[in-house]
Amino acid sequence: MRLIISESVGEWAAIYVAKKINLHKSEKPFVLGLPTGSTPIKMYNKLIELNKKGKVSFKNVVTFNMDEYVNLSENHPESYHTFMKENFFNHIDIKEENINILNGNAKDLDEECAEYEKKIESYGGIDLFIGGVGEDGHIAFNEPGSSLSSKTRTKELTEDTRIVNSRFFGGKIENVPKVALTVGVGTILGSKEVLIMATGYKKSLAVYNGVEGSVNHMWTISALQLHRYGILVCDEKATMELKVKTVNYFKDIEKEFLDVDKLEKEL
Ligand SMILES: N[C@@H]1[C@@H](O)[C@H](O)[C@@H](COP(=O)(O)O)O[C@@H]1O
Repeated sequence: MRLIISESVGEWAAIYVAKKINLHKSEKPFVLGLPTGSTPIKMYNKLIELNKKGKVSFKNVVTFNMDEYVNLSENHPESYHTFMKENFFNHIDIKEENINILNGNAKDLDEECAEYEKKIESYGGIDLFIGGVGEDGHIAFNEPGSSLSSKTRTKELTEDTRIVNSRFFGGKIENVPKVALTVGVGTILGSKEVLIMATGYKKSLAVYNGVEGSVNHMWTISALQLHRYGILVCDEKATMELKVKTVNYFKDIEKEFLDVDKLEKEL
């Protein structure tokens, strides 16, 4: 696993995504897995900027979002459909038919999830899955105890996650949906590359368990250790639970790859 420690988490991730899209020379589309949450917003802002500057285009990109709440209208201000349109899709040159987001209002949720997996497979899998992480270490909505080989399915949200997410629902936990559809840990591990972002002290235990902890279904972020091409990008605050030795080790081996201005110029 690569651990990138930078105060420009979103910018670093955006430049990485743009670089991968630009390196993709095939006729087939580049397949990108995408997250919601507050952490990826800076990445989306930077990708929009790079798109407007002509440094990356999304015309040949297909996206699959990680998750969506169940029984929340697509037009609800806090649905992940709305989030993605407002924070990203409305501002870039992606084709609408290339956007995939789980339908949390489907009549048959199991079928919706199975079809999602089939559609991912029909593109030959996901090239790069981007994610954030919950305070309890969940990736997408793979809450503690999720199978590390899980595929897209419905998932009950923990009370902790609903409390954390209630900040988007007027501070009222009763307004936060209890169930979500989410890609599985296995879906994420099945991608060719995975990049997870974490910022702030609140994510430091998740980062600790992801980097120094054992692979464990109670901290689903730790599954990243099983991936051949896993990258965790985090700021200094999110490293607070790591050993100094670990932090210094990764700072040293990644020192050539931390200057975002230089990385952007190479695009
Ligand atoms: N399903 C999402 C996750 O994909 C996201 O990683 C997490 C953290 O969000 P934030 O970045 O706002 O801390 O929130 C939700 O639970």
